[in-house]
Amino acid sequence: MNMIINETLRLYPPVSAMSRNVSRDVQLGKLIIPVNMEVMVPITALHHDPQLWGDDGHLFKAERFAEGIAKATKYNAAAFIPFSLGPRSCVGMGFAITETKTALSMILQRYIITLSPAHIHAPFPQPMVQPKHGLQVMLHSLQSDA
Ligand code: HEM
Repeated sequence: MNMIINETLRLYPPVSAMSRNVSRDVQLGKLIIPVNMEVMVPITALHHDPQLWGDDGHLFKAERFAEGIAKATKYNAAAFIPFSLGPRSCVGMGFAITETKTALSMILQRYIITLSPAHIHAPFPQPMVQPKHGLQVMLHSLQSDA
């Protein structure tokens, strides 16, 4: 389940970008970023970057995370940041992941989920990333009628 959740958070990070204010002049390679400048951290773009994730980075492949986040990111902590990074990272991360696992476990014990043919894949930031046309699924009960 960790692999599925991580790959979902990679391809569709609910917070698609965040901003930071530069507190002092810094040099990043050839780039000089002056104090007080606002910089955007484009989380979705980072999570889709072929240099970090390969040419199949746009595909849902949960097996990337089979050996954990560190291996999947080749030990680059900034390559996968759905909950941000550092001292101002998400305080609700543990809660959000536990809640997701609890909800999924409760559903999967009772149903098999398949996508409805009517579903149109259109992730959209409004401002949190969500399916633009909703997420139509079909639930097949695992309980026999007998
Ligand atoms: C999948 C669910 C969630 C995701 C992807 C997420 C992601 C993030 C991200 C990227 C940030 C940094 C934003 C920024 O610096 O601009 C953040 C901050 C924060 N999140 Fe979450 N979050 C999630 C759920 C939650 C939940 C459930 C709570 C509370 C119960 C929560 C509370 C917070 C708080 C308080 C901050 C601000 C932390 C600070 O500035 O020190 N988040 N979150």
